[in-house]
Amino acid sequence: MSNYFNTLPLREKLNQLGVCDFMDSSEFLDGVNALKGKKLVIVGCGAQGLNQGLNLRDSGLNVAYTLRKEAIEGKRDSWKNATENNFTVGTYEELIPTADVVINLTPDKQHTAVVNAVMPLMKQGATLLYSHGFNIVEEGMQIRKDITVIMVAPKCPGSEVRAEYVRGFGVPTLIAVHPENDPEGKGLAQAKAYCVGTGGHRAGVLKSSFVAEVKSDLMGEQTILCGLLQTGSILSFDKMVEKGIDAGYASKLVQYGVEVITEALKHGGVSGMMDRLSNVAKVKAFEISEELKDIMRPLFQKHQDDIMSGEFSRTMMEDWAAGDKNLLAWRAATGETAFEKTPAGDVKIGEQEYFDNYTLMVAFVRAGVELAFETMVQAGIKPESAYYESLHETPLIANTIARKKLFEMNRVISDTAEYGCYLFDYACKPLLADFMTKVDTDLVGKNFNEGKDGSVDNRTLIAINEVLRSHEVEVVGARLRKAMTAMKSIKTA
Ligand SMILES: NC(=O)C1=CN([C@@H]2O[C@H](COP(=O)(O)OP(=O)(O)OC[C@H]3O[C@@H](n4cnc5c(N)ncnc54)[C@H](OP(=O)(O)O)[C@@H]3O)[C@@H](O)[C@H]2O)C=CC1
Ligand SMILES: CC(=O)[C@](C)(O)C(=O)O
Ligand SMILES: [Mg+2]
Ligand SMILES: [Mg+2]
Repeated sequence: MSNYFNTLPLREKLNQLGVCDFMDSSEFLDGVNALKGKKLVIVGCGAQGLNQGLNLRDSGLNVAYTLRKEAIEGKRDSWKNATENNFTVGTYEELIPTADVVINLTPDKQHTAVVNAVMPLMKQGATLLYSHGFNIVEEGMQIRKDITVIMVAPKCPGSEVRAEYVRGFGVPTLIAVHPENDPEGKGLAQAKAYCVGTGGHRAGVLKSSFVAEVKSDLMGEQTILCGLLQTGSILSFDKMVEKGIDAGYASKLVQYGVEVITEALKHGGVSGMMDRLSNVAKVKAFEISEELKDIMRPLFQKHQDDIMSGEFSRTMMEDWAAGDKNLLAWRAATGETAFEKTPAGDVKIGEQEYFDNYTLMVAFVRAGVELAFETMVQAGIKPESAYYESLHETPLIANTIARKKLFEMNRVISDTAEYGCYLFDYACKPLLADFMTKVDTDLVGKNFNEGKDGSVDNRTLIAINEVLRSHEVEVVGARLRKAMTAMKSIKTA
């Protein structure tokens, strides 16, 4: 097998990267009917598997789980997840032959082995569904030609796929039909029905391609969504402790601050988030985020370039072959950071205080969202896809950090995302070393407005507001958020 994307002529590469049609809600009026009464069998019951299955069942669909024999016999977590939620669980031999749709929600590193195990058991004309296109695009997996291959990719961590559904909303989702495998022309109808089943149609759906999803998803998760939130959290905590801020306070500010700050991002975009600062703090946050953009731009571009060329996938698959040596070492090292090891203090922090005392994170988020969006669009990803993959998903990842710090984020996201997160974090921290020497507690840990009379130059403020509001991520975001009529606020810390 070889990287499918790299086999395409440039014209076709650009064509598939550019597939991105925002789907009007009227395209989902048929609901789940295309899958009603069909047998949906999910392989794997982990972050996406369990949560998608719960939503699908609540949407009236027939869902069962098939797990590895050792997972059933060993009563592994996946077996517990499925049985404790009263799902039918069976082996591949028991459930795959009668399945109408087989949903592969196992780790990307296992996809080739899993598909090779289940494909021979799949009945003629069945459908194989992915939630990430890595196996098809980066590994070039070839699927039996009678099988329909589709993708329904939530732009969100598994836990929040369920949380948003339960709130009566959903998460933005990319759907796609693999052009090499749509023999009966039923792929799109099934992908739409599955998307309704997970609740994605309430948040926004893009008709995408396997290529566009992979090349944007890998970029979003490595940079703004996981990598930069990890780097920013660790650097912020270490700076506060270095400057004598109480470690418990610092831990709480970082753990919950990113959730509070990005909740403003979710509802009002970068401008809405920046508007939560005082004018004098906004000017400062703008200035330092401009500096952060200049420092990190080459790293964001390197990540996107390595994703486009297949170099990222090659290095990650080398680690797979080495038994996840780097992934496990980086995971252990992250767990040993002072931030991860310091419990949040029993201290009250008001919602506005998270903005006033954490200007640095506001600057990190603006810089990261804009850089990720700009870099994806420059690489051929359409703005709507780049928006979901940069701005909208950031608060959903932040919700996991608020739950149980970076441990929870790295547990819930895919191993692929976790590997990319560490790759970015280990490159970004040294890049920011000089910048961080200039950071003091006014930017992180103390109220930025303390001792300032709050005056700003009007023309400077007007110019800054214009720059923020005219960025394409804001223009596209305003339009896409208008369609999110069911979006809910979360109860923040
Ligand atoms: N995590 C996320 O939030 C997102 C993930 N995705 C995609 O969803 C897919 C699933 O990822 P995710 O939910 O994170 O995966 P998890 O690691 O959370 O769960 C993997 C599941 O697969 C099972 N499994 C592991 N190895 C094998 C194997 N060799 N054969 C059969 N089953 C196996 C595990 O069970 P056990 O080990 O007990 O057998 C577990 O139930 C991936 O393609 C990922 O890219 C897409 C969007 C977001
Ligand atoms: C949660 C999600 O969308 C990620 C980060 O892409 C993943 O976990 O792979
Ligand atoms: Mg993703
Ligand atoms: Mg991913």
